[in-house]
Amino acid sequence: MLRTQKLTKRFGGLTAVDEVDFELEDELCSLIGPNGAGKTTFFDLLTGTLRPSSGTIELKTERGWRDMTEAGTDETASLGLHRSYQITNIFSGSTVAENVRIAAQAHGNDSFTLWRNTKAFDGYIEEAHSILERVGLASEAETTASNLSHGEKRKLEVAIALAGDPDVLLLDEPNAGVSSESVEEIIALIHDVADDHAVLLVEHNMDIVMNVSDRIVVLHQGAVIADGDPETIQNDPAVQEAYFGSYADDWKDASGTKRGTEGTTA
Ligand SMILES: Nc1ncnc2c1ncn2[C@@H]1O[C@H](COP(=O)(O)OP(=O)(O)OP(=O)(O)O)[C@@H](O)[C@H]1O
Repeated sequence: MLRTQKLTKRFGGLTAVDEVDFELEDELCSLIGPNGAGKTTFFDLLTGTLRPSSGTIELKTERGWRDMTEAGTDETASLGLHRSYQITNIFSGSTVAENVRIAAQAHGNDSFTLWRNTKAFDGYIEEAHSILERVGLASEAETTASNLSHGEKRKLEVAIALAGDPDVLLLDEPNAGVSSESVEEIIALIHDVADDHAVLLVEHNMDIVMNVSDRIVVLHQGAVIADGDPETIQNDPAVQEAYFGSYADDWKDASGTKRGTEGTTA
């Protein structure tokens, strides 16, 4: 679905992403690594928010692999790659339903002509409501977005990404700021969207990562140091070493050594 070859991003003398070869199949893959490992920079490169220093990014379309190394954010979105943002991307003064309707409308390229076409407009409203149903926000459709809880805002961000009808969904910390009571709901939501999308997830909560992932890729100092199923990754000495120091205890929690604590982060 999506692949990178020798993808590299340098900020001055610092190599934030270092020759990363990565391929996302039709699966749920998590990208993990200690703080500063390069996860956000990698996401920014994939979505066209940042331009790579070198290397390539390709997305599989109906017509085969398409080079999108130089593509900007609008182009990557129109090609089918959508991202839910860690920093909220919501129109806070609009209702929940309006936020999703606007995203669906933007995807349908009808932003300026709709006033002439009420039928199309109704279609986008219907689509917005069915997406809200899917993410568990139907009852909040007419709520002003600024009044949502953190957990509900994360769901709305996923709903906005879904409104772009993506093939590949990049989920950027969908659990950020969410209370521990809502973690199960976020896990259910991630499982649900992964049913019909390829998903790349960046998430600090290791309980979530271990629960939802088909595959985990570990970045350390910009480079991939491990790639495998959750069990393989948990037992990988290089991964334990990378986390050693700042996050060793959290990593042990996620590995089950001290199971029972909630909201494990890494
Ligand atoms: N715009 C920038 N200019 C200079 N350095 C940057 C810039 N953005 C990121 N970096 C550096 O690149 C490295 C990778 O940062 P990045 O934010 O991608 O890591 P991360 O894995 O997402 O970390 P975290 O888990 O803390 O979000 C860090 O050393 C960071 O300080």
